[in-house]
Amino acid sequence: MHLDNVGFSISSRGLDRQEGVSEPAKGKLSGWLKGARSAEAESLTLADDPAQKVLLSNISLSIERGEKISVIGPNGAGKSTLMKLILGLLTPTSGHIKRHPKLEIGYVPQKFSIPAILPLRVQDLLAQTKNRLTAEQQAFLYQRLSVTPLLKKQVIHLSGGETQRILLARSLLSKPDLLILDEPMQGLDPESERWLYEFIDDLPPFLQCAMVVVSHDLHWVMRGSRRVICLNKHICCEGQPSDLGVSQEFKKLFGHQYEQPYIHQPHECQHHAPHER
Ligand SMILES: Nc1ncnc2c1ncn2[C@@H]1O[C@H](COP(=O)(O)OP(=O)(O)OP(=O)(O)O)[C@@H](O)[C@H]1O
Repeated sequence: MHLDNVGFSISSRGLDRQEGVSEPAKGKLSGWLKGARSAEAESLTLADDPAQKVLLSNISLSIERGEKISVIGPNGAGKSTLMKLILGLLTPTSGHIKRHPKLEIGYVPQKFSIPAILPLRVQDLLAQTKNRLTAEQQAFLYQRLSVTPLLKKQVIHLSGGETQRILLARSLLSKPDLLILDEPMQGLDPESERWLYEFIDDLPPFLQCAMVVVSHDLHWVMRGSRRVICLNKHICCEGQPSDLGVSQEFKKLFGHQYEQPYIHQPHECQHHAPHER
C-alpha cells in the first residue's frame, strides 16, 4: 500500500491544546480534562499502491466526548477505510497519528467472520476483551442486549441480529472513550434496526464516550445526528444536518433522497429490545 499526501486528523478537541478553547468551552470540558484521552493524526495519505489510486485525501476530524458523528457516503467512498485509519488497523506511509496511550476504542466492524471450523462460544469471544465495566454496568448491558442466553452458543450459530448484539456488547465491555460502529444495522429486520438505533442514541450520554457511526440510512442520520460528515474520498461537507443541503456535492450524491432539511428530534421514551417483547 502506498500512501500519498492525504491530510487526516482526529482529536479530542481542546484536550491537548487548551489555549484554543474559548472560556465557555473550557468550563464545559474541565470535568474530563483531568482524564484526557485523545488521538490525533495529521498529514496522512492513503492510496492503493498498484493502481496509485488515492483512497482518502484531506480529511480532518475532531470529536468531543459525548458527541456522535455520523459518516455517510456512497459505496467505495472510503468510510470503512477511514474507520481503520482511526483505529490504527491501517498504517500510513506518510503523516503520523498520535493517540493517548490510554485511549480505549470500541469497534463494531462492517464485516465479521470466523472460520466455520473454529469452535468459539460467545462467552469466549467476550472474554477476549478487557472488561472495564462495573458488575452493575455489565449486568445492565447484558440485560439490554440480551447477551446472557447466548453465552454458551457457538458464534458461528448466531443469527445476524444476535451477532450484531454480541459485537456491540463486546465493543462496550472495554468502556470505550471512542466507539466506532461501521454500518451496525446490516442484516437486521426493521424492528431490530429501529431498536438498535435507539439503543445507540442512548450510548454517548450513558457512557460519556465519543461515537462515530457509518450508516447508509440517510433518514436516520439526518434525524438523529448533530454532526454529519459526508465522505467521498475526501470530506465533501460536514456540519449539522440542516447545513448539508447547501453543499453541491451533497446534493449530487444524495439529492434524490434529500428534499427538505431534516429536523433533529432526539427521542426520549424507554425502549425494549424486540427480543424482549
Ligand atoms: N487495503 C486496501 N487496499 C487497497 N484498496 C483498498 C483497501 N481497502 C479498501 N480499498 C478500496 O478503497 C475503496 C474504499 O473502500 P471502503 O471499504 O473504505 O469503502 P466504503 O465507503 O466503506 O464502501 P461501502 O459503503 O461499500 O461499504 C474501495 O475502492 C476499496 O476497494
